[in-house]
Amino acid sequence: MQQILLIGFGAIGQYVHQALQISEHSRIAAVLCRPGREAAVREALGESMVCVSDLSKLPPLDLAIECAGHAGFAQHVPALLHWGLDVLAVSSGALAARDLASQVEQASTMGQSHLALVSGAIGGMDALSAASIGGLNRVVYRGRKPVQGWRGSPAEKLLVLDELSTATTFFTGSAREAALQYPKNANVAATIALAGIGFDKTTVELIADPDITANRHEIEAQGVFGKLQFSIEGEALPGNPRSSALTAMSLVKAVEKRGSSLRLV
Ligand SMILES: NC(=O)C1=CN([C@@H]2O[C@H](COP(=O)(O)OP(=O)(O)OC[C@H]3O[C@@H](n4cnc5c(N)ncnc54)[C@H](O)[C@@H]3O)[C@@H](O)[C@H]2O)C=CC1
Ligand SMILES: O=C([O-])CC(=O)C(=O)O
Repeated sequence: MQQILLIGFGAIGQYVHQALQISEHSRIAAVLCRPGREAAVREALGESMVCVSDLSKLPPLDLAIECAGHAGFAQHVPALLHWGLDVLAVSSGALAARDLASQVEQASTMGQSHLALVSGAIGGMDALSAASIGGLNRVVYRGRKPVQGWRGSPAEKLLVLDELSTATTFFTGSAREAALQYPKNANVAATIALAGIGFDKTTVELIADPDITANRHEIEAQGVFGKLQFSIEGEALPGNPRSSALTAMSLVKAVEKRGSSLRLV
């Protein structure tokens, strides 16, 4: 049985915990939460669950799953990698910070461990990363969400979200700028950048659209391989209008793949 640490118990963490309850080869053995949240998480999961805010109190583990946002990623992922634990992560945009990216690289070398980023709310990363081998000259990502998906982000300073009557592009820039400025909304931009031509060459447009109810992600890429267009309309998780449910599903699938003798790569 694979013993798993869940970092963060929000909308994604709760889905992953629920989905893995029926797994025959993986179980959540511990939850790492913010200080002061231990009792609430234990109440939700039962007294037998290890709920801690401190890495020193963890039981033996085989894998960590990060779904705690950029701050949670920065706080725990390098330490866990250094400790020798493999990590599956969703907060890919945290790697737009150059110092954190190099800390992660050093920690995984020291710990002989690996960080794997799941495809999350987007798809097509297999094709895009294969295409990067031949050379890509253009990658554009458009992230379109309903108004409620941008609440609590800097979009609120650029737009009057409640009065928006048509789809409005409020950000155009690089994937690095997008990931750093919109940490809860532009992890997809970072994942695309890491699969394709990098944080600085990937162009990102972020759009608030009062006429849609799901999160829409579009990619256009061009290179030696030919042309690629990908689009997805992802329903949000009930607990968080910003996060597409597919993100949590991609974590569960990645856990399943580790236990499988046949893998699609
Ligand atoms: N790669 C992708 O396609 C996507 C990635 N994401 C990433 O997933 C993250 C989580 O998403 P949701 O679960 O919807 O958010 P959420 O806000 O519902 O849950 C985040 C949880 O992490 C906890 N947390 C925060 N800091 C922590 C720390 N230092 N240590 C432990 N726990 C901590 C919070 O208390 C909260 O329970 C997002 O912030 C984003 O970074 C989200 C959607 C798509
Ligand atoms: O879940 C989504 O649709 C995308 C998202 O929040 C992100 O890229 O951070």
